[in-house]
Amino acid sequence: MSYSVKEVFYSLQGEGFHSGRPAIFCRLTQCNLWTGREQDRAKAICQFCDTDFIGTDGQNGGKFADAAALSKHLLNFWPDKNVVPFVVLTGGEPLLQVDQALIDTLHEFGFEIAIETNGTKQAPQQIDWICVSPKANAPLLLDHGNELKLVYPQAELLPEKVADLPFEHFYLQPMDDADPQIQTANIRAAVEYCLAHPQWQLSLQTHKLLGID
Ligand SMILES: C[S@@+](CC[C@H](N)C(=O)[O-])C[C@H]1O[C@@H](n2cnc3c(N)ncnc32)[C@H](O)[C@@H]1O
Ligand SMILES: Nc1nc2[nH]cc(C(=O)O)c2c(=O)[nH]1
Ligand code: SF4
Ligand SMILES: [Mg+2]
Repeated sequence: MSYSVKEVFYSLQGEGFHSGRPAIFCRLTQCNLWTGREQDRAKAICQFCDTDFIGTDGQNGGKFADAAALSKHLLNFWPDKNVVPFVVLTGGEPLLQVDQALIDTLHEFGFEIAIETNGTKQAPQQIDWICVSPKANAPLLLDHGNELKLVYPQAELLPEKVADLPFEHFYLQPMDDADPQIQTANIRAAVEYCLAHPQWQLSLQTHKLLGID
């Protein structure tokens, strides 16, 4: 199968458990919870998305004929042959495209693989690190993994609803908002919730604070 990729870049994982870790980001095109068009945002299931995932026109993006072609492309961005390359599959919703062939081939190329998913699709086997970020009013089919990262607040998805799922780590990530007052309120609310419910840790989008990709 072929893979449509919006962009590929080398940066530090900005969020969650692996914050600060160098990684190659592979942003796959398309999502099942929003078209990605601004005019459709208000009627989308997921309305707070901060990402452009349409098309293949981003930095180092493109269409790749098979898993080997994409794996080879990704490996070009890793700077040190003596360190295991770490790739974060994201999107859009990566599980619309990521299949067993891609996971197996990335492993053959030596990658450690992480994924950022909305949890509405089952994942192939052997992904090394699964981060699920559930969305209100979307079915949660992939309800286990390494980290659960809830964007907060979502009025219709309280942390209590997902707190007992089998994940190793639980993060609240303040919802980024263009309005600085709302942004500040979201950060405060997330901090307060973590303090009152210490099962949860705060995840800040540190790449935005640093001004990097
Ligand atoms: C753009 S999504 C792509 C992966 C997948 N579709 C998902 O939702 O998990 C990457 C991460 O950014 C988070 N995110 C998206 N918009 C956000 C926002 N406005 N504020 C904070 N986190 C956001 C998502 O919840 C997810 O954890
Ligand atoms: N640096 C950096 N870290 C990230 N972690 C998750 C991201 C995403 O968009 O999925 C992301 C991203 O876009 N940039
Ligand atoms: S599910 Fe993920 S990629 Fe899709 S619209 Fe929501 S945050 Fe964006
Ligand atoms: Mg992002």
